[in-house]
Amino acid sequence: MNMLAIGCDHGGYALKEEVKKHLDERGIEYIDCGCNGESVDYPVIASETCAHITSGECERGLLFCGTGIGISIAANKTPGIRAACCSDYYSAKYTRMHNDANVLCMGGRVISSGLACELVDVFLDTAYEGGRHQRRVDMLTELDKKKQ
Ligand SMILES: O=C(CO)[C@H](O)[C@H](O)[C@H](O)COP(=O)(O)O
Repeated sequence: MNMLAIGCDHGGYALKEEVKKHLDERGIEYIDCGCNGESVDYPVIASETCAHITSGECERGLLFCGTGIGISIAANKTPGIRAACCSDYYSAKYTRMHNDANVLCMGGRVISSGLACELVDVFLDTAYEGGRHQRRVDMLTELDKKKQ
């Protein structure tokens, strides 16, 4: 895994810090786009974090807010970002296999750090299947272009 971009609002800060320890243990490098626990607005953090992915500097991203939902909605406003809010193992695995998701979003007020680390692992370690899914991912890219 190449570099990751990670970010959170105050609702996801504690979970982000736990996941960072896990990434450190795995030797995975990341750019931390904040916050540092202070109250912030998740659209700002999502946009700044996703910019590191669309620039090519980072391969994928991890985002955290209270539910994971607000920050995933925000992340999906950036063209080229396919962000999935997950709280179960199957979804985190299949959003890689079928959607080629490049950002995993999780809720610090929803899931435990143990589960979050399992979701991170399967998200990082699962390959995109391509095949019939490529046509659909291409359609997502076209939708991005229509918005620009
Ligand atoms: O955007 C959210 C809901 O999907 C996040 O959970 C935010 O972290 C939450 O809205 C922040 O709420 P707070 O009352 O300002 O802590």
